[in-house]
Amino acid sequence: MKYILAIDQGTTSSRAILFNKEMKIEATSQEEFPQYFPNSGWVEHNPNDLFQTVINSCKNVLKEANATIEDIVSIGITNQRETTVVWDKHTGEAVYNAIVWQDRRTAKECNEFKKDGHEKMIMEKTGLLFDPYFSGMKLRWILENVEGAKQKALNGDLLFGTVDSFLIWKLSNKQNHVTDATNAARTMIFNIKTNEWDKEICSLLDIPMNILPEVKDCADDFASVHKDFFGKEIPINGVAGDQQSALVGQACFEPGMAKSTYGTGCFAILNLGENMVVSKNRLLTTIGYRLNGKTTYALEGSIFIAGAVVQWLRDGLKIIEEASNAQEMALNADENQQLYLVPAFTGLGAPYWDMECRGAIYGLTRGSGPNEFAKAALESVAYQTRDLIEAMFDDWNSFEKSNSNKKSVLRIDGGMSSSNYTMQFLSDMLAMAVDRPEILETTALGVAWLAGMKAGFYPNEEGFSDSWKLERKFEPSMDEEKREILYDGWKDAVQRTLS
Ligand SMILES: Nc1ncnc2c1ncn2[C@@H]1O[C@H](COP(=O)(O)OP(=O)(O)O)[C@@H](O)[C@H]1O
Ligand SMILES: O=P(O)(O)OC[C@H](O)CO
Repeated sequence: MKYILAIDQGTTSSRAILFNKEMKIEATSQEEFPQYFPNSGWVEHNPNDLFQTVINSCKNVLKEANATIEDIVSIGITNQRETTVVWDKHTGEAVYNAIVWQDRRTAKECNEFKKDGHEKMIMEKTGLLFDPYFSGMKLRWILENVEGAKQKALNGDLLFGTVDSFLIWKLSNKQNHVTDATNAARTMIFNIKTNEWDKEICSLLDIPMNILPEVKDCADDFASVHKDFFGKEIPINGVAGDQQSALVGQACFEPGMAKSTYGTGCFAILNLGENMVVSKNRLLTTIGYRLNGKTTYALEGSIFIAGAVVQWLRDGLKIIEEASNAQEMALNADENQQLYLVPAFTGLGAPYWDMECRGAIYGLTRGSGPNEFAKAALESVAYQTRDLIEAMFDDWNSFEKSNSNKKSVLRIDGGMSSSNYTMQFLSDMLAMAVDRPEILETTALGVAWLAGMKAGFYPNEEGFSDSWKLERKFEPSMDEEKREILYDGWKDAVQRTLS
C-alpha cells in the first residue's frame, strides 16, 4: 500500500494521519505536549516538544497501520499559525520558547504603533490588523528581549520561522529554511499583494530580513526529510496553515465558497479568488492558498469561544458529563424562555474585536435551569457565526456587485460540527444551507491533497473537488420573522456586553 503522511502540528497536540490512494484515513496518531503560561496573557511552547511529538506521532502512525516508511509517497505539513520560533542556525537550538498565537504580551506596544498611525499601512499590505496575534510582533519581542538575539540576528546566526518552517528545517537536517505563502501571510511582515517580505514593515519593527525563510507555493518541493529520522529520505510536498488547509480540504476552490471550523474556537474563511479585498468590517484578508504561483485570497473571521462554551458547561458549570449531552438538554429546554449567553470569556473576536468585555447571560427567570443554559450555549455559536458571515458577505457583495446578496456554500467541520442541534440552528440563523462532509478531518486532508497532488499521487483540483462527499445538508426551516426577532435579541445582548 502507498500513503500520504499528513502532519498536523496544533496548539495542544501533534497528530500524524495516513491517507490512502482513495484519500481515506488509514490510521491516526496523536500526542499532547505541555503549555506554558509564564505571565498573565503569555502562552508558550517548548519548540523541542513540538518537534519530538511530531516525530513520535509519525512513527506511531506507521505502526498503527502496519506500514513502513517505504509506503510513504510524500509528506504534507499543516500547523498552528502565527506561533513564532527563533533559533540558532548552527546549533539548531531555539533562543526562546515558541511564542504561541494566543499570546498577548505585545498588546501595549501594538497600541503605540496604532496610535502612531501605522495600522492602515499594515492592513493595506498584509490584510491583517496591528495585533499581538500575528508573528511580527512576537518576533520583534524575542529580538528585543532575549539577550544578544538582535546582534546574532544581524550577524546572520539566527533564523525565524512559523512552526512549519521550524519543523521543515529540523527534518531536512538544517538544509531548507522555507515556509509557504499561507503561513507567511499570518506574520504581519509579508506583503500579500507582492508576495514578498515587506521592507518597510520589517524596518518599522526593526527585524533584519536575513533571518526570514524563503516563501513557496502550498504544493511545492519544500525539502527532503533526512534519512536519519525514519530510515529513508521522503519529500515534503505540501504545506499550509491549519485553517487554510481546511479551506483546501473542504474543496472551497470557487470564489464565494466558505468553510467554518468548530473546534475550541471557530475560524471561518471565504474564498475571494484573485482579488485582495480589504474588509470594511475588520475581518482579516489572507492568502487562502497559492498554487503554481497564483495566489487565491480569502477573508477570515474568528470566534474565540465555540466548542469551548460546551467545555465550560462540562467543566465549569458541571451540568453535562460529555459534550454530546448538551444537545439533549437543549432539546428539552423550555420553549417559552429566551436566554442569550454571550460567551465573551476572553473578549469578543471579529467583527467586534473587544478584548476587554467579559461574558454575560440575559433573560434569566426563576424557571431557568441547566437545559436553558445548554440551549443558550449552543445557540451562541450560531449567533456569533451569523455576525461573522454577515460581515464577510457584506464585504464580498460590495466587492462583487454583480453577485449582490448571493449567498453561497458554507461547509462545516471540527468537533462541534457533530452537534446536529447546533448545525440546524446555525442553518436557521444564517438562512442558508450548511453542508457537513463525510470526512471531518479536513485540515489534514487539505495538506495531504496538496502533497499528494504535487507528488502525482492524487488528482488535480477538479478531481479533488469531485471527491468531496456530503454527509448531511442542514436546510433552513425557521420562518423569517422568528429568525430576525431572535437575532435582534442577540445583537441587543452583545451591545449590552461590549466594554
Ligand atoms: N457533540 C458535540 N456537541 C457540542 N460540542 C462538541 C461536541 N463534540 C465536540 N464538541 C466540542 O468540540 C470541541 C473539540 O473539537 P476539536 O475539533 O477536536 O477542537 P480543537 O482542534 O480546537 O481541539 C470541544 O470544545 C468540544 O466541546
Ligand atoms: O491549532 P489550532 O487548531 O487551535 O489552530 C490555531 C490557529 O491556526 C491559530 O490561528
